[in-house]
Amino acid sequence: MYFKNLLPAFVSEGDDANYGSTAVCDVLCLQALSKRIHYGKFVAEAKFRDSPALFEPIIRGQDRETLMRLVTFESVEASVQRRVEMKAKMYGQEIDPDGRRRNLQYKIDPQLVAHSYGEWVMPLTKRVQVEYLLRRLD
Ligand SMILES: O=C(O)C(=O)C[C@]1(C(=O)O)C=C[C@@H](O)C=C1
Repeated sequence: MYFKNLLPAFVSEGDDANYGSTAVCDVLCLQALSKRIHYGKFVAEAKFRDSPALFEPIIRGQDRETLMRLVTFESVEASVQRRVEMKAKMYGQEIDPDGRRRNLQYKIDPQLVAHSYGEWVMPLTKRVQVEYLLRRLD
């Protein structure tokens, strides 16, 4: 997913020969993504503790589809995407030493960042939640 889908969307084609620092940045990105996605375990645990009676029969039935429905909140996902876009705009600006914006170009396309959350980061977070819940009563 990272090399096939995410990376090609964010980088321009070509070879700048910065293989070492590129590899370091890839590792940092992958670690950040992994941490974010695996926080799903804590979110899933909170959801379970909030309504154990609702989750227990579904977990016993190993019903992935219903679990996926229960961990999904579309309005929250929409607001996460809006927030991510705002943050990418704020942190992706080029500013001069006086704090003025240097140009209207962002370091990375904010909409693309928000889109990748909708397409990859949140779906994978939910997959982690479902996998966690399926084993919650073991
Ligand atoms: O906020 C939640 O309830 C979450 O489970 C987190 C999260 C996310 O990855 O940001 C995942 C699933 C929900 O549909 C909404 C948001």
